[in-house]
Amino acid sequence: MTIKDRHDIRAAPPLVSLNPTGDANPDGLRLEDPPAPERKPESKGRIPPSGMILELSILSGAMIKGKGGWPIIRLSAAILLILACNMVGQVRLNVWNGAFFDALEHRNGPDFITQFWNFFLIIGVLLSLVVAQTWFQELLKIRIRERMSHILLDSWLEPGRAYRLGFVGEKASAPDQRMQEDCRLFAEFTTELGVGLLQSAMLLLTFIAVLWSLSSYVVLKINGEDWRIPGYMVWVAVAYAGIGSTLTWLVGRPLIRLNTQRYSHEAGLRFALVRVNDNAEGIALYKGERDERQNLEAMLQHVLKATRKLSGALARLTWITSGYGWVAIVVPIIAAAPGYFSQRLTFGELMMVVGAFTQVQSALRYFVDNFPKIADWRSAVFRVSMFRRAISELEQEGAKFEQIAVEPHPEQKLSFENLVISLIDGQTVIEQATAEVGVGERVLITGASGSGKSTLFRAIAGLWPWGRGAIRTPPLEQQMFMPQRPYLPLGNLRAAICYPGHPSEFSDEVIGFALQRCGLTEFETQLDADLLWDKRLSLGQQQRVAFARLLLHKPLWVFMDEATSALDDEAQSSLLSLFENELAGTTVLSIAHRQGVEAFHTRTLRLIRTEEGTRLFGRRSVVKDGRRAIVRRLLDQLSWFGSVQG
Ligand SMILES: Nc1ncnc2c1ncn2[C@@H]1O[C@H](COP(=O)(O)OP(=O)(O)OP(=O)(O)O)[C@@H](O)[C@H]1O
Repeated sequence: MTIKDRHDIRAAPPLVSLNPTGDANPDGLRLEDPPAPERKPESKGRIPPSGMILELSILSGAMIKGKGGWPIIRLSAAILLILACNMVGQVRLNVWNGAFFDALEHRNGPDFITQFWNFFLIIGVLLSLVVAQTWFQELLKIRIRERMSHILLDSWLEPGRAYRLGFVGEKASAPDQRMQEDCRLFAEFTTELGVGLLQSAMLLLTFIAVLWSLSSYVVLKINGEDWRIPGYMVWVAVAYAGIGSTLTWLVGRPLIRLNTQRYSHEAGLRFALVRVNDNAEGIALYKGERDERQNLEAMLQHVLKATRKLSGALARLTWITSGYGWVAIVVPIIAAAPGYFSQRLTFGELMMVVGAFTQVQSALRYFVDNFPKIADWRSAVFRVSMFRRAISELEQEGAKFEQIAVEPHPEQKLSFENLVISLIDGQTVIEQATAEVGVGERVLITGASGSGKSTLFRAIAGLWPWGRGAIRTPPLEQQMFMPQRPYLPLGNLRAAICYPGHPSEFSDEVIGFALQRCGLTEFETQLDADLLWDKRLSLGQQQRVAFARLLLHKPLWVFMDEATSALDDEAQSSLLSLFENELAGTTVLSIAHRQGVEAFHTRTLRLIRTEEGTRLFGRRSVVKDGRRAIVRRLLDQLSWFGSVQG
């Protein structure tokens, strides 16, 4: 279908004004101020343990739901099987311990040789199991990260949501960090800690029985009497692990809060660095490097202060974790020594007791060993789940307050019906707007700076929900929005010009024509160059790219917000004349301040501040030449002035 074909199918543009009075609010009614939305207090940066379990179950449920969850379930099952086989191997190794040291104690050469070969057989099997476990564990980390990233990306990039999340505050800040670093940490720590916990639980169940039965050989002599305490060595292990865990909790508790603080400061620093880089030109022109250096220094100091506090807390915790490990070497020997010295335990059996104690105690020590990691993991879970929560709260908040209804227009036109636009805090920006734009019209919206033109533009696009009334729009696939600074995706110029379509959809010939028509001929040979085009092209050239896109996509409705602000008069006229030639019949709604723009429009709507707030006023103004335009505008202004005064 050619440009002409697409535009011929539409009806001739009806030049209609809003209503007979030209006033957007014929009844003279003033709508009540919308209620100020309730603001939730900012999060204090902590989730209680019960909340943590809930968050984790929600995240886990989301991860294993549907087809995408199967690889995670399969890998988890494989790891579980390997762990079970590993337990059997560990028990076998413990039994070998007894036989080997007994052979040594009895100086039994042939038995020693047999046990020597048995050892290699057992560790051969155990080694293979550990390698397989490591491999599956790494795969599981990748799968969890992939799944979690997909979940967050999908909900973040729902139409308009990433933009609106910018209003939520701290909870949804630094989405880059949440979807990159926090997702990675979440995947890695969840896998490592989860598998570790499972392994510890299995070790505990397996060796507690072994240790319990071996405990019957340990007889204590108290006041000359023999005392046999059932499961004596198990109780020693439990008591020892209990002391270690309590001390670890007391000393290491601040780590959770300190980790969260550190991540938050790191994110702030990274965001500030990226911002400085993005605005390097503006900063250089203002010679603002010294100021920026000071700001960055302050942020760096926050990071370093938080890291220093964290290092101190970690060092204090090392007293407990390392000391606990060293003392654990002698605790089982000392505890079981009475059995050995009373000759109820052989040396081999003593070694079996030590081995089983070490396993039980290391299983119970899971918490001590992993405390810093658990603190890190909690921070990552906290940040990921906060982000998910912020997204769902955005929807719920939206449902609580009256919103602008953006609905399809039954006749595929554009209309504002008793539209009131507010800020998120309830302050009204546009008090009243009622207007209709018919197919084929070219309507200009003007108004003083800050009167709400761009906010209206966002509301039409469905990005600005705060307010009430209705905006009825033509079909989404017929619309194209052109902000002042067009978005240029990463990649080559071809992709930037074809955006949001794929380059394969357009022939070189069509792209070449669009470039020539929009004054970008010099770039025809660089279509496939992979550069940072938003830095390489001037703003005026970027605006030309946005017009070239129009020639490729031929939308039936075009919405422009200062889309020609960086162009010279000649270029602006040449590009706006597209709507009278190649794109004739396209309906245009544009916001502009620039001289000369009005001549390309068939009607003007004005946002005017009145005593009752900013309102939208409309007049039909078909302007053919400069002189008529000036006369018309003077007359228009006089009559509006009169109506406002009246
Ligand atoms: N994200 C935001 N948060 C809070 N207030 C906002 C936000 N965006 C706009 N506003 C406020 O809404 C009002 C209207 O802003 P808007 O950008 O729509 O004005 P405008 O008419 O397009 O101005 P200009 O002609 O200068 O571009 C202003 O008072 C502005 O401060």
